[in-house]
Amino acid sequence: MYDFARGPFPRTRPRRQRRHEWSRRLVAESTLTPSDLIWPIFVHPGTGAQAIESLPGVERLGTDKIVDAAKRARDLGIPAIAVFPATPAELKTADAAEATNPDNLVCQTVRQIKAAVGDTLGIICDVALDPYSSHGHDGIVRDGDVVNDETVGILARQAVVQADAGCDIIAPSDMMDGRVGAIRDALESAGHINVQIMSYAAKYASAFYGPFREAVGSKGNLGGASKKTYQQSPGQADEALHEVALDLAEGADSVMVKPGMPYLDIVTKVKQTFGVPTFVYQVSGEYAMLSAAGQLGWLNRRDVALESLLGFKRAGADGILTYFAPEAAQWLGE
Ligand SMILES: NCC(=O)CCC(=O)O
Ligand SMILES: [Mg+2]
Repeated sequence: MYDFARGPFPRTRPRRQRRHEWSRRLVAESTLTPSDLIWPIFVHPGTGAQAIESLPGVERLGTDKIVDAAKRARDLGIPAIAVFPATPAELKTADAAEATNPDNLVCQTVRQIKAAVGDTLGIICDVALDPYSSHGHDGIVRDGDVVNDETVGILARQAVVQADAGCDIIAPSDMMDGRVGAIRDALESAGHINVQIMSYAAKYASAFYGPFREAVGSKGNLGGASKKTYQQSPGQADEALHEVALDLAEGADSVMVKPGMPYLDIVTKVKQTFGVPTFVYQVSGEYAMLSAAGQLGWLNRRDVALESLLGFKRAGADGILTYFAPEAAQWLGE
C-alpha cells in the first residue's frame, strides 16, 4: 500500500525488534558475562593496599589483602586473575635475577592464593623481565640491544618457577622471538604438561601502558627508552597474524592482542583467521582514560566500561583482561 501523503511504508523495520528490552535480548548477537573477564591484580610485598594515582580505583594489594581479592574474583564468577608484582627497587638488577627466584613475590602470592582457593580460580602469571630489571626492559640488555636468545633462556626458567608455585597459565608478554617454544619445552621437561600458555602474541609498542608502569614501578627505570625493537609497530596487521601463527606453532594454547580498543580489527582478524581462544587486554591507559572521563562527569563510568567490554566480544574476543573486571562482574550480576 502506498500512502501519498506520507510516502512508502518500509516493509522491513529493524526498529521492530528494538522496541522492547525482551526483544533486544532475544536478538542479541554478543553478550558479556563474568566468565569473559580476567582481573589483573597488582601485589606489593608489604601489607595494606596502596593507591595507584593514574589508575583510580585500582590498588596494589599487600600480602594480607590478596586472598580476599582472589575469593572476591571467584565469588563474582570471574574465572581467572593475572598477578603482577611491584618489585622493590633494591631487588631490581640489570640481569633481572629476581625473575627466576622461586621465592619472589609472584611465586609467594601464587602459593598463598592456591592454598586458599585451589582450582576454583585460575591464576595467570606474566613472563617478562620488566618488573625485575633495573633498566625496565623486558629482556637482557647488551650494548644497548635487548638480546633475544639469552633472554629466552631466562624466560623459560621464569616460567618454570611460576608453574612450580602453582600458576595455571603462563603468559609471556616479552615479545622475544621463539620464547613460546622454549617455554613449552621447559614446562614439559619439568613435568608441567597441563600448564597452559596464553601468549601475548600481538603486543604493540603502545603509549597506553603508562599507568601500568607506574603500578609496577618500572616507569622510572625505563626512562624515555622505547620497546619498539621488540613490540610491534602500531600500523602492523599482517605482522600480527604472522606472530600469532608462530606462537601457535610453538605451542601456545591461546593468544592475546594488546592493547584493546585501538586494535579491535586485529582481534577480529586473529579470531577469524585461526579460530583459537583469543584474548584481548584492555590496558591501563584505556582504563585510565575511561575512568578520568567518568570522574569528570563527562562520561558514565559504568556504561562506557560495559560498552567497551561488549565491543571486545563483538570483535571476536573470547575473554578480556580488564581492570574493570570486579566492578563489571558486579554490574552484570545486578
Ligand atoms: N604485561 C602486562 C602489561 O604490560 C599491562 C599493560 C597495561 O595494562 O598497560
Ligand atoms: Mg613473537
